[in-house]
Amino acid sequence: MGQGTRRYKRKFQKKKPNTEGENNGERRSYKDIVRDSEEFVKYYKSQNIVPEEEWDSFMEYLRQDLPASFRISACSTAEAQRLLEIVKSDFFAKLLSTEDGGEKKPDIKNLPWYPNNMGWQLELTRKDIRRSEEYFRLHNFLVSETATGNISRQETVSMIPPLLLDVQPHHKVIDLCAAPGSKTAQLIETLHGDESIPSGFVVANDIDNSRCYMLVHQAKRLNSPCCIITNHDASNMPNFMVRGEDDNLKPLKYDRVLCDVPCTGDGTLRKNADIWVKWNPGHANNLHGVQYRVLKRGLELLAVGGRLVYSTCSLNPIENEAVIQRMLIDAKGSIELIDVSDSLKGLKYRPGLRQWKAVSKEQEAILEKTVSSENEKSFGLEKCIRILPQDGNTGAFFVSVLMKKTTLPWEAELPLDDQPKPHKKSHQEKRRAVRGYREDPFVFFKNDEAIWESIKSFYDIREMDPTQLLTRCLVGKKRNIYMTSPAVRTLIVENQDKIKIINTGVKVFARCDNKRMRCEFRLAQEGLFRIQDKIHARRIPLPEKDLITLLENHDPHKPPLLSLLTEETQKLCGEIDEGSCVLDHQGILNVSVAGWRGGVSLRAYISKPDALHYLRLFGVDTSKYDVNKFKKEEETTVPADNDEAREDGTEEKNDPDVDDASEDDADSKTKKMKVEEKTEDGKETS
Ligand SMILES: C[S@@+](CC[C@H](N)C(=O)[O-])C[C@H]1O[C@@H](n2cnc3c(N)ncnc32)[C@H](O)[C@@H]1O
Repeated sequence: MGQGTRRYKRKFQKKKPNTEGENNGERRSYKDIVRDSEEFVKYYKSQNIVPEEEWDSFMEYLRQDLPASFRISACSTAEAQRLLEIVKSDFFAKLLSTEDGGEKKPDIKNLPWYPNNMGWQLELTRKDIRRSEEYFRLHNFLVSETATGNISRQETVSMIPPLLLDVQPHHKVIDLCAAPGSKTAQLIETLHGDESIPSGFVVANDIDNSRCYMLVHQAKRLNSPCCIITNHDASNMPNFMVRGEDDNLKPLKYDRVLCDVPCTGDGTLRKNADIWVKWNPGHANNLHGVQYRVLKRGLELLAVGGRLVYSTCSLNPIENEAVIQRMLIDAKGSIELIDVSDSLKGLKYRPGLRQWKAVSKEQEAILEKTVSSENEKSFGLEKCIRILPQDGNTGAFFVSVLMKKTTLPWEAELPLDDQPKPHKKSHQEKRRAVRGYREDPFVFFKNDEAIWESIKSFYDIREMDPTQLLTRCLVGKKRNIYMTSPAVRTLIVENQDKIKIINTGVKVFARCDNKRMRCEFRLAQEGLFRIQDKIHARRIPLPEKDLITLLENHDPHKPPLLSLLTEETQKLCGEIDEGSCVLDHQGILNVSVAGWRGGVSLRAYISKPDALHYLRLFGVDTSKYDVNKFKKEEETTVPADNDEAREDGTEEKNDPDVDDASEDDADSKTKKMKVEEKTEDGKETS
């Protein structure tokens, strides 16, 4: 076990259930936590964050557990529509009804402001779903579809910042404090829209090296060639350098910047009840500085005309309006708050506060920085959005949208290459820098890369630029081959020496040492969607009936015999020799999946969650694959906690390839981390 892995374990592995609140070293059970705090009430009443007549309702909601919510995030529009039909169908209604059918079944509500009806909120908490046997099928559905990237379980309010960023496929986007990555995932999905390889990209950054591997996992789920994961202090984020038209290097400016900054998180009291115990108005003061610095750097990285979203899951004006107002003062008219009231039709929210009070000397010092010489000037803070729990039965949230009108007053003074001056590192930061992983290099193919010729001819790949392909090893056998978009390739090539890049690219080929295949590399399901239109050989068109047979027999140890398939399919199989292939089905739903033509068999070379996903889309009853973990636990005495750790479905070996044990170092490092990730991953943050 690597050092990073151990550190990750210490930090993120779930503690025993119901003992998560800690106070003065004393651990207490969640259910024993008194969901109240005198200090909290006194402070927020004095800040007028809630109208007096709504105070009781505000507190009542804050004391309740948070309802679960999810988005449909399938990358093909047709698949997303089909999943939407499923969510609205009797099938889903049945997942919500209890076995005895007695009690009124919990409701599922569409989020009216989420585009194309793809956002949903349940009347059940995540705990209800995870811990009640009656919802095991619902749990299985959510876990399995999440693992395939077709559904994203995300807290309702957390879906708002990416929407307000209004990302387009050509945008250069950076998410400065990105882990664990639910918003990054949404940004990547929006960037892609209907495009397989958009010209834009998403840089997802986090200061915490271990948490960066949660981002790797999120990005992998979405199989995007347009994402780069970096590991820097956002307040000191180095520039990616890009070549201008004059061929000189200049700092990259982004069209969209997300600053979802670290915060006290008291907006998440409904899912993190231990915050009640620790709550103190002073905590916000400690964070105001880093929040301001991250926002400042975000604005420096933003192109003129670009949009930045600043958000927190905190109720405290010190972390919200005070940060924005201080920035507006310092930016001297070069930025402005945007009114986004028309963007989220149906979302109930409150305007930002225009005034707040200092309750300590520290707060007075902070507030001094938010006083302008033109005191009377309106900063437009009412354009900020405050969401209170009673507004839509959600967590509390703050979000604001800024536009950069001109360069910032101090931008001209930044050093020549515009790199920010490193600030003095804290002890903790120094330790992080020393202990961080040294990632393996990103080695892009040359135009005449030796192994490319054999892959290209085996699959008859046309119009694909091999220089977009990369491996993670300089010497020795190449294991996995990844692909990035041209824009991402250029960025990595120019910058990998000075930017700490953790991961990029989607796996398109994997080494396969099966002697019966003439090519050393098989197709990887992960990246097939991105390259399928370039592959002109080894494709087997299948009728729906055969595709379903293959999906139903997805167990790699029992590949379905050719004799189970229609004569036409058997004939087509006879025309290609053994090895990796593409299985195509054209119909109401067009599907292409990686396959394997064996000596006497043909199989879909995909994971169980992927197989179940397609079976569901074709309307096949998948209940026979549902494992009731409660029954299983009784039989195997697996502790319940283990299963919680597998919330995101990665317990299913995502790749049925037996060769995977020999993956290259970089990838297995990620994989190792992935095992650890499971704990945190199921846990959303806002
Ligand atoms: C509120 S969470 C972000 C949640 C994330 N945006 C999401 O939607 O999943 C804040 C993150 O900021 C990171 N962080 C804290 N200080 C940072 C800094 N100075 N630079 C970059 N990231 C930082 C933390 O490690 C944490 O992952």
